[in-house]
Amino acid sequence: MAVYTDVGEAELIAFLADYDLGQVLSYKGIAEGVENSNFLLRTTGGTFILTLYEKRVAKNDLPFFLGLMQYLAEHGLSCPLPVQRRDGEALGELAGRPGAVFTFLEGMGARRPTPVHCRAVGSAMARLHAIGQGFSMQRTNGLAMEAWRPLFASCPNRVDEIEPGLADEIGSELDDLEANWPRDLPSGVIHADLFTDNVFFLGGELSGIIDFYFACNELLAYDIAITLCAWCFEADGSFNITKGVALLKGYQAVRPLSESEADSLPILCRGAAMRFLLTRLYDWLTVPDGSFVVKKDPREYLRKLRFHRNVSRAGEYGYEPIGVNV
Ligand SMILES: Nc1ncnc2c1ncn2[C@@H]1O[C@H](COP(=O)(O)OP(=O)(O)O)[C@@H](O)[C@H]1O
Ligand SMILES: N[C@@H](CCOP(=O)(O)O)C(=O)O
Repeated sequence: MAVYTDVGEAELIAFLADYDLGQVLSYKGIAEGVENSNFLLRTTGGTFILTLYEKRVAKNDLPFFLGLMQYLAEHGLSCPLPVQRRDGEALGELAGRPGAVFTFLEGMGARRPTPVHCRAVGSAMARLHAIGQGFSMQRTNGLAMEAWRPLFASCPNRVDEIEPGLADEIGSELDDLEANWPRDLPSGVIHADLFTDNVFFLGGELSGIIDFYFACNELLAYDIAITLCAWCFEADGSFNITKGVALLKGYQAVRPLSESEADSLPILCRGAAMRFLLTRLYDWLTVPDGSFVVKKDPREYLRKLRFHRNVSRAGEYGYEPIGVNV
């Protein structure tokens, strides 16, 4: 349940007095989500999302996130648009937390993604990467490769409770990733959390992307690796190459991969699996049971990491150089 902060009716009405949204008709907390408190807000001006930023989102990063959504929406990528107050600002304070109002995006996440969904997300991600090249603000990736070892070190000393030998396995995987991580690939703004719950579909078409709160400047192909991990594995842990082909074709129809990006996909996928394994591991071992944060299973990403370790070339994900059968 992602409503950490309670909002009273009187303080909501006072907060909205600075906007041109009309009168409040109703508001209610949204159960989905992990990081922030979200409310579905209905006013005489329409339907909106009210987001209150909780502790894990740094206040200094909010102008980047809101500015990026505004920029992407203005350049034709469907995503929530921050609603401006009469003074032109989009960021305010409510119930002691930074808060903002967003346009409501119709649609919902694909519960069982098909190759058609995968192709659409590949193409939308490439559009995001292409449009993002013109966005002038910068944000360093707080969960980049250099952050993984300190994050692992901050996990309680109970990692082997998940599986005996896991701490050693992660340690040697980190040695390998640190020694071989690619550095000279094209970079730009990436979403960095393009999971199925953050991409909405309506009537079979992709209707938009939400949740830009991990967006940052990074290797573009790393976003592809995150997305291959999130969209192309089946519940039994197997990689579905038909979905991989579709996602990569969708991407390359907009932005073809360079040869070095394609060659780096296996290690980028190992890195992506490590990043989500570590954040899930940290939450698993530190967040008390029964708290508001939904704990996601780190073992899902351990299995994905082990899969990627045995991949030696991008063709095993369904990659084909552009021009061949596209
Ligand atoms: N602009 C929006 N339009 C429609 N629904 C939204 C919008 N923003 C958020 N939501 C809803 O709120 C949920 C949580 O949002 P999300 O940004 O993923 O939260 P968190 O950052 O806490 O993970 C989403 O799954 C979706 O149901
Ligand atoms: N996608 C991450 C967790 C972040 O959750 P979100 O609701 O902000 O997308 C994971 O699956 O580990």
